[in-house]
Amino acid sequence: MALSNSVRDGVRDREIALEQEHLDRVYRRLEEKLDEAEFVLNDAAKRVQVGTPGALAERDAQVFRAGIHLNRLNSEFEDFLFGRVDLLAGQDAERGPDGALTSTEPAGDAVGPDGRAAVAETLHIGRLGVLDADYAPLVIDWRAPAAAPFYRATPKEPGRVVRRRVIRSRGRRVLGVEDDLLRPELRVTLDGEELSVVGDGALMAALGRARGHTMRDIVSSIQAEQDVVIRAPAGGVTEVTGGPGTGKTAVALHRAAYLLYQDRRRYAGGILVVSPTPLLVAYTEGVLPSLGEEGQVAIRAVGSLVDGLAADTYDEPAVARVKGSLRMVKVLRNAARGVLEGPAPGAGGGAEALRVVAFGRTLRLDAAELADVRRAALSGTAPVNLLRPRARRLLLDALWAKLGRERALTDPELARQERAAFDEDVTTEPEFLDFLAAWWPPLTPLAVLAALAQERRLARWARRVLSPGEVRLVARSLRRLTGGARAGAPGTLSVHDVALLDELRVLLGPPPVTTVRRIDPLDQLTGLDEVTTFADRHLGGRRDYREREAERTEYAHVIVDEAQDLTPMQWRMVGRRGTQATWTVVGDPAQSSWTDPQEAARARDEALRSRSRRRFTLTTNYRNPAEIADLARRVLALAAPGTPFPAAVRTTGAHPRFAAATEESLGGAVRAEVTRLLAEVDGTVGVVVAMDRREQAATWLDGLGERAVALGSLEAKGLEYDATVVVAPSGIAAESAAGMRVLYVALTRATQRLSVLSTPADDPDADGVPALLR
Ligand SMILES: Nc1ncnc2c1ncn2[C@@H]1O[C@H](COP(=O)(O)OP(=O)(O)OP(=O)(O)O)[C@@H](O)[C@H]1O
Repeated sequence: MALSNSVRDGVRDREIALEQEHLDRVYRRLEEKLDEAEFVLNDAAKRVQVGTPGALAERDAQVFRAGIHLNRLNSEFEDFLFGRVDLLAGQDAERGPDGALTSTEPAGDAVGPDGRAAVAETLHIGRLGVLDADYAPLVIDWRAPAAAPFYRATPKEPGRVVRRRVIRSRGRRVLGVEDDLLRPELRVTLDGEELSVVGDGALMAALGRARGHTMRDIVSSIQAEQDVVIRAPAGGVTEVTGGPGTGKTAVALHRAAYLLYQDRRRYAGGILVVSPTPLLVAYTEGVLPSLGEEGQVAIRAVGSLVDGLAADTYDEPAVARVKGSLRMVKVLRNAARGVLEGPAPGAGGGAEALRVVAFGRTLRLDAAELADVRRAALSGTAPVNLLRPRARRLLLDALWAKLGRERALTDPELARQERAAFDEDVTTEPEFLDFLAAWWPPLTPLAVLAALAQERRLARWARRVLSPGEVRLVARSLRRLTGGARAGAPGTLSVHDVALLDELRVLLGPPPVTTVRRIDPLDQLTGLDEVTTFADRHLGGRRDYREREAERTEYAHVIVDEAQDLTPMQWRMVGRRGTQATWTVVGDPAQSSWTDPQEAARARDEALRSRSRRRFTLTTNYRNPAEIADLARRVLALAAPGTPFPAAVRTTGAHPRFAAATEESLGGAVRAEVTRLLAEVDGTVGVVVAMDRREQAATWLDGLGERAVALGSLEAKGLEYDATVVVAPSGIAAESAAGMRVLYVALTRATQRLSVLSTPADDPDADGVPALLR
């Protein structure tokens, strides 16, 4: 029998009041805990002057724990408490560490023959576990095993759950509740009264909310298939695929929080989340703090993985295609060794011949002899910077041979002493030191990368690897670096350059740390300038090295978001950061902007090595309403034929809108459409254009406010907007060999409305529908 509105409202108000009571109890308990934590801190501070080292260490540990507690309790969670499950009696009465019954299946007699049952246990689920003074659970941490039924229970497999409730609260006030009945066939009582049910569809309520510029956590509405991924065991590699909007990014972030909860000690080694763009980093980085996790997780764009760099410019597709390819490994290997020939980076020349005075004789090595020495030094496999001491030794050998003393010295001990004196003599000569600094300077990755800008040299290093056309493209793209590199600054690095720099970092090794030479006062009179220059150079190198040592380059767990977009070179870079790690890799091949998926798959396998793989597929699209999904599916059929499209979970009744404009009127048309959409939706409007229209598109939106943003096709990765305007789709599709997949990404960003604006190049029909989408 349908309930009247007033009865329904009465039930709702009563249930809200009940949840409010519980929330009040939770906050009272939190305040007690806060007082305790403050007491511990004050107490520890009082004991600061006294005590043995052991007591002081214990005090530090206490302060540390209390500090963490305080921080977390002080954070203003929007909805600290968000869920509740009412459960039947379990098969046994065992309780876990959080105080909840551990049994997942109901007892045989939990349901009477007449379909009557009683709730035996009620659990509230929140962002943090809270026990009352008697250690009974007031709130279960969402990541605890006892919370799993809240996410996993379905009408088909309800386990012990009879009712699942999502509680909406802000600060200390409960605003609403939404219930799901998992066993509607039963007549269930709670404290002697029939179980009431309020509202319908917590998930729909969550999905219908307007989007802002930052992602929200989904902790109150994680779906069963997502929960399985979040809680999958940590070992090996967890691979997750799924179409647009299936929650891959959300799941990946919640998994990071889950892993930390599960094994905080292990993940003290850090969790790295690799994201394709700085925009997606900015969009997602609030999620973990909202789950109570900060500090241990680094979310980094793939262009910011090398510390101190933050590249966000893109090479044109033809250049990116070469720079991202594994062929660059060979080129960089050649460059790392070959760069010492010819004008060495960072050195002012003067390394064509060596002339030193030792033992009263002037000794010379000419260009050919020096080339032989260099070749011999480079025959080792060690990183180039680490070969420098060997090169220095070989130079001394060559000079010693010139002196011709070897044969004259028959007594080995005398020979050894004289050789040592010779070495000392030569290596304190400013000429020798300056020569060495110019002939074999400590190499930095940036300097070597900048050397690739010289087409002739690059052609030599890329012989039989890159075509002349490719050499030209790469050299030209790196020319913008050369000014910056000379000044010691990174210049304008592209996202793809960063992976090359990381490769070079390994090929070159750290610049050598030399002991600063003790300076003879006489030397100071004669060669002060040179000595200072030399020391400066080396100290500079040392500083770099120390900085690099300080950065974290290895993580305990690596999460790769939008994994389909990593180029092979980027896989190598990411792989180096998790050689001992466990991994979670999420992505959707149909959205890949990389042109050679097979090569990327090879590099990915190499990065993940032989670790065991656990594979999951997410199947429901929570972002796009069916009307938008239908259009996107048409492009998917062109972009990645045969790929299943995830089922959209909502409909809005609003179909995509189409309009056509000329190139001249395009800006005005986009502006008008955005204005209209801003009035139709509460949240954000994103305008997606081909990469080369980005700057132009920003001007179209001038003065429309912060809710409207323009972005290039590659920047749209992973983001979402309430409404999206996709501009000139055929231009996006033609950007690269992967253009159709990039267009597919653009068409799947909207949560409410999608408009497509065509230019004549899109060949629109009379309704403005471009040829590609008909
Ligand atoms: N269980 C859920 N409850 C509420 N919202 C959800 C749920 N799952 C996903 N969403 C929402 O759906 C949207 C898409 O999620 P997300 O960005 O994680 O998907 P994705 O698979 O990474 O998408 P894409 O591949 O297109 O980048 C987000 O707004 C997310 O908050």
